[in-house]
Amino acid sequence: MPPISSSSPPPSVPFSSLAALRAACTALPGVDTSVQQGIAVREATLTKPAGSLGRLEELTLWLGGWQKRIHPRLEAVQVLIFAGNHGVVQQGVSPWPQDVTAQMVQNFEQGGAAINQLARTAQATLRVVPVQNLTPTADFTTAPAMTEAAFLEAVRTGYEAVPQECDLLCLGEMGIGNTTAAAAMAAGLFGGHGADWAGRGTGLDAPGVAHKALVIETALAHHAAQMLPSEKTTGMPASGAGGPTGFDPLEVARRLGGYELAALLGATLAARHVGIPVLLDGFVCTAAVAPLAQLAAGGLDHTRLSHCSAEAGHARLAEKLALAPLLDLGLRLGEASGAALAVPLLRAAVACHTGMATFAQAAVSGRT
Ligand SMILES: Cc1cc2ncn([C@H]3O[C@H](COP(=O)(O)O)[C@@H](O)[C@H]3O)c2cc1C
Ligand SMILES: O=C(O)c1cccnc1
Repeated sequence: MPPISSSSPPPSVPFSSLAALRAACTALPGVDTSVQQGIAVREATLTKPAGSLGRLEELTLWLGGWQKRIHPRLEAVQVLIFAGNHGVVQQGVSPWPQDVTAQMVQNFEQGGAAINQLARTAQATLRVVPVQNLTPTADFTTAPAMTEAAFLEAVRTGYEAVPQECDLLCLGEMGIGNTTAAAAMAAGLFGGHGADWAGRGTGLDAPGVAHKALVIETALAHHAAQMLPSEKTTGMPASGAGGPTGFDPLEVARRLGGYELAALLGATLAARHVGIPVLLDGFVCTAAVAPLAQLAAGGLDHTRLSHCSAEAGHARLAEKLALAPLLDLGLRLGEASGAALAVPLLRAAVACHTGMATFAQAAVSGRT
């Protein structure tokens, strides 16, 4: 079993209101372009035709640019799973009982889940964070999933769970019912109907998926008017927020998301502030962090999408966010499983960049 790491000292958290969180999401540090220039210069000297390592070369540039290291490294890789429960399960949107969330948290701690094996294989440390003590959110067909205070607290939990010293963060989640929350968020952020985003999750049959789509439609109808940006929710004029639907992305996350999804948003924001590259997992993880892309141009530039989930809607969501998945293995698990599986690919990219000989060192002739 991979070691369960202890928590690191939290960074100072700059948000105590939705407006303060919004400000933190919109003032984001950029990538270190001078480091990237240095990496590109070395890449061009290595004993291979220019560009022949394809996306591995881009991954090296990405890792080094955010790590601010001309020699990117992957010594400390952290898998971070947030767990939460969802009031909307009372609508019959998952074939599994809510108790499975807590039971799986125990399983993670005992080393018995898929992610324990995948994290060990990836030589990564695993930490699991139950959010809000696994208290369920409100059923979002009739009420906001979270109060403003509880939403901000969950974001803060995620923010503070990110270690200051870390070369790569792999994010994932556990929460029965959370593919419904993710699909509702996707619809709230990018438009379309419940049927466009609802998938089988943990194994719904076709009538089950149709019911899930209707539940999402009910939620969208219930919250639509209040998700429009206002001075109160955004702290700025109505024109200043919102994606294609015009809804305020943070209100979408608060009303239609969940505690572990809010924590994923907070963790991704903290990683940006500290300068840690992030591997996103599947549909749920991607939907959870999507508000960052709508709040700031390039808000997800420090992330890469590890894989394309088999969950209906993930490919579409990835396309909306212009995220190109690294793997496509038909996974539909969550738990950061895809993120952990992509770590060896990043290790390979770094090994080539740092270990290869230059043309001069190897006495290999250059192009004629
Ligand atoms: C035993 C078990 C282990 C899991 N590990 C991740 N998930 C995944 O399935 C859940 C979402 O699917 P839905 O929305 O259909 O409930 C999340 O907990 C997710 O991480 C699991 C689900 C189960 C049952
Ligand atoms: O892609 C995901 O995130 C996913 C898919 C199915 C079940 N849980 C999570």
